[in-house]
Amino acid sequence: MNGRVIRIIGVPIDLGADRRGVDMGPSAMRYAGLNAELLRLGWKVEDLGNLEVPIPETREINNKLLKYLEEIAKVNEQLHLKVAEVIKEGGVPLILGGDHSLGIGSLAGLALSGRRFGLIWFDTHGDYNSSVTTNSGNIHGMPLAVANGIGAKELTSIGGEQKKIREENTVIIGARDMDPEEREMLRRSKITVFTMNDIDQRGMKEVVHEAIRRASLETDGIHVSFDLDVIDPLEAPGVGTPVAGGITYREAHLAMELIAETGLLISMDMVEVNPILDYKNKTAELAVGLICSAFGKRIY
Ligand SMILES: NC(=[NH2+])NCCC[C@H](N)C(=O)O
Ligand SMILES: [Mn+2]
Ligand SMILES: [Mn+2]
Repeated sequence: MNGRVIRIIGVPIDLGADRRGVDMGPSAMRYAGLNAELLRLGWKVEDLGNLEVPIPETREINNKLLKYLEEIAKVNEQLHLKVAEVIKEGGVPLILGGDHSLGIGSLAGLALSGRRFGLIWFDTHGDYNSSVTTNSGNIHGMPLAVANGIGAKELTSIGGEQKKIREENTVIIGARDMDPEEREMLRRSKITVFTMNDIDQRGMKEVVHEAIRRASLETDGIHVSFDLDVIDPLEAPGVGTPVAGGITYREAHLAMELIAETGLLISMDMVEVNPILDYKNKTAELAVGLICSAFGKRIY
């Protein structure tokens, strides 16, 4: 039992991605029993509902290199205020996506709350593009760069002009698909990238231990941003940008369990579940299982 409260914030956004469907992610995870499972683990749970997000059919693309910039900025403005408020009240924000562009708001909110936090970003992708390096113009390929002060002012200024993350405390796990210039940008940063090759060679346990060590250096908590496409598409088919060769179901749970053991998790994003592309809600059910492992569920 623990007395803390998880506050769920749904962000049904798909404006940052190329295909529709991830906007249904929050519903799919709720339908898979998220709230009840967390209650069973002894958490207090308060579902704050969904943020209001426009749908692409009612909007125009004004800038092909930054699609739906204004709308995405607006949603993340709202999100960052909510996240900061939850943390200041002593709660744990659990942000359900939606596409990964919501990472802009969750990281800006954490920064605004004044907490010094490390970041572990589970993703196939680097999400470190800007309008200069992107091939798609999709903003869900940009949130980590934005949080590090790189990108459109409308996005980097949310929650103030300063960088929202510290590179030394930021770790990507599971990378296997990066755009060439994005990779160069990441190489030039002090962000740690553990690719699938690192996981193959060193094992998930060692990789996560090292990630936790880096994310907790002179910080007082860890934020996990989990993009479901990091998992192998055989086990997580319901994602918009599937790439073969991902982490397994067991590796993903192990990672969440190791993070839970630290007691340092202060907030979490679970993003990129696409029920339209899923098989009988399998990916959302997996997402709920992983959230539970991150919040303390044990086999025995
Ligand atoms: N959050 C994600 N699924 N991002 C995928 C990004 C893919 C590609 N690198 C792009 O910038 O378009
Ligand atoms: Mn991502
Ligand atoms: Mn991804």
